[in-house]
Amino acid sequence: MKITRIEFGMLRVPLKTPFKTALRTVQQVEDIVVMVHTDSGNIGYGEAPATAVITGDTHGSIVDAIRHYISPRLIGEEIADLNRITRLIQTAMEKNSSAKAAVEIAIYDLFGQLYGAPLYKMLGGGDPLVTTDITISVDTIDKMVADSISAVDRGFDSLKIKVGKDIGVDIERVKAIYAAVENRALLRLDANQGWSAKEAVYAIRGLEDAGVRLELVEQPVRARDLEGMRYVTERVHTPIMADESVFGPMEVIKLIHMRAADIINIKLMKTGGISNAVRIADIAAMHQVECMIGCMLETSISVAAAVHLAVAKSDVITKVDLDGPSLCAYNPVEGGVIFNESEISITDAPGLGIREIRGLEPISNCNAAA
Ligand SMILES: C[C@H](N)C(=O)N[C@@H](CCC(=O)O)C(=O)O
Ligand SMILES: [Mg+2]
Repeated sequence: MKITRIEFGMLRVPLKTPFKTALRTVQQVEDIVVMVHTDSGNIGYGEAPATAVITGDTHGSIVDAIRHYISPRLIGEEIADLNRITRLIQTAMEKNSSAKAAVEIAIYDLFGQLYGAPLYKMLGGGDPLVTTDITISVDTIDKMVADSISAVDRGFDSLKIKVGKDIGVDIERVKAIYAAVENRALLRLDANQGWSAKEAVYAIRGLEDAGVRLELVEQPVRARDLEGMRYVTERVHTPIMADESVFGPMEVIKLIHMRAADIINIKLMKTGGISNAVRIADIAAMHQVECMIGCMLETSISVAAAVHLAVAKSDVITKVDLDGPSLCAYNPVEGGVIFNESEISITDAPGLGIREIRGLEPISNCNAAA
């Protein structure tokens, strides 16, 4: 099975409600879909969101990176040579992790199709079922409490509460949600870099002292402030998780050696796809550091790949934040992984199992460079 061409589309899916974090507010998913064609007629699917505030990637940069740097290296390559192809992708250029991720995901999809096995089996196997949390966007206290109760009523037993907007209100937000959901759900906080190190310690200790039990706090301080991450990690009982601070394996090694966080959030859009995500999971396992698998605003194309990885690496990926598809107003994908509120399950279909993507627009209709 040889790669013949790589095609793009733009996928726009409205969100059920606006997604609000300390970094941005988003109304709809707008992702680049990548289709890798082969001489056997098989197509591999991948997806990349333009999360410029986190990865630096835009629609234009994703399309340009694939069109001018990654794609020319891959035409004619044999899908069976997976490691060679992932090296070609990762060394095509610096950064551009979302573009690399979209192409790698499509290649791994084809690798599974080539051998007639679902991707998680190609990655080592596992129990094909995971449970995700759901994000509660940062908003007024009343709205966040109402959203939290609604999520718990729909069966989510883990809530990812977005904070990082205003330290005083953040503390009240979390106390109110904790009281409202009582023991029905675990609370994870994500400040998306919104606090200073001292503010983070003040907020987390304040919540601890008030008897609010938190499962973890994600990325309390600026991405580059590893000293700040260590400062917070050393001073609170609640586990601290690094998200925007770590993209690839080398950053994970540094973070672990610095003891700058207790947990690592692996996202395919930061790692540049599955090959580096596997490396990070292995490094973390060697150091007995737990991981979460996370996503950006992605649909069930790229999130499916994250689900397969989570299943295969469940020894170290113990927490799942793959709620992208649950936040979407509808699922544009036919086939693939099955998302049913908090429960995500994998069928026996080869690769990612995607049969069709509805509503793909030609790329010329987006702002991406032609
Ligand atoms: C969607 C997921 N639950 C999430 O919160 N992901 C990111 C933010 C993604 C974005 O801004 O698009 C995170 O910070 O963990
Ligand atoms: Mg985060």
